[in-house]
Amino acid sequence: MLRVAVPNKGALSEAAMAMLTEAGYLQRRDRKELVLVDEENGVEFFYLRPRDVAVYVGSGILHVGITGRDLFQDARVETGASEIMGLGFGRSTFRLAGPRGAFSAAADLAGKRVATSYDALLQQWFAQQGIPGVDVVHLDGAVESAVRLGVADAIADVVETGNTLKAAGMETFGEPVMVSEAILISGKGTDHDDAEAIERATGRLIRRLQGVLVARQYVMMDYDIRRTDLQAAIAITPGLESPTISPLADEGWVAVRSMVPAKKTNQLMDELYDLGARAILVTTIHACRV
Ligand SMILES: Nc1ncnc2c1ncn2[C@@H]1O[C@H](COP(=O)(O)OP(=O)(O)OP(=O)(O)O)[C@@H](O)[C@H]1O
Ligand SMILES: O=P(O)(O)OC[C@H]1O[C@H](OP(=O)(O)OP(=O)(O)O)[C@H](O)[C@@H]1O
Ligand SMILES: [Mg+2]
Repeated sequence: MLRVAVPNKGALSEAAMAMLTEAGYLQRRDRKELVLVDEENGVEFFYLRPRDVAVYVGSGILHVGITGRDLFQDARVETGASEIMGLGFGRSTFRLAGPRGAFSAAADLAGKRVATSYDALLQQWFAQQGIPGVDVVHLDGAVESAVRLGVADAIADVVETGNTLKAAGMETFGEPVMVSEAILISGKGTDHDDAEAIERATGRLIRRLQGVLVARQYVMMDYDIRRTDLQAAIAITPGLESPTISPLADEGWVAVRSMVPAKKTNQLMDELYDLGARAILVTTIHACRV
């Protein structure tokens, strides 16, 4: 059976389970369940702390897992596991912050104390940036209080809306240390007898998740257009591969069907309308395999 790690709590947990459910897998109903076996799909789900997912997958105990890109960087298990794909949720940035007006660039932190829950990630980054003598102070959470309470001069933390920082009287400075989202990670693979079955199940999971991403990000657009304007219309809606063109009873016209980014729906309809397209219909994609 394919063994999959899923965040059991925190910012990624609900969205990870929702995505797996949308991909046709069984998920736990009760927050107390630690393991769930989906017999039909041949997958076993293990509910673990998001921070620990990289440890289980990196050591080969579990085959694949969902975690945050920032958490994965921080876990230092690059040797055992790698990122397969971004999952489009749990988006955040990891940023430096300090009291308003105190710092303007990362280089200002040379020789200063910086509190964070992501020390490995931050230490690596300061080394890469060539900023010397930064004292990285590890805290488990509520990092925003570190400066006010005097344990650090600045902090580095996850920023989503920025509300937490603002409430603490802090502001970000410098470029983001990293941009994060939930990711799927996979181990090196095993030499066991069932290696082929595991690989097949992993491939299936990846295709299903890609299908969910596409179904969430794209809509199906149908419209009629004069044959003479077809090429211009295709340029507006090129589709993922190539749009479907069907003949109409009126030989001067054709019907076009194409997948388009959901976010651009109205802009594309306006452009098509201006070009002379009519009967423009948009439908959501329930599921897909690309
Ligand atoms: N608003 C947010 N707050 C915290 N983490 C977020 C947010 N948005 C996205 N994330 C992502 O979620 C992951 C952190 O998950 P989680 O909050 O469960 O960890 P944690 O803060 O270490 O745990 P906990 O708060 O339960 O001690 C990271 O990958 C982070 O980038
Ligand atoms: O930019 P925002 O939208 O305000 O979100 C970011 C905040 O949320 C997280 O804290 P969490 O609630 O997980 O507490 P923690 O610091 O104890 O982990 C994170 O550590 C930031 O503090
Ligand atoms: Mg948290």
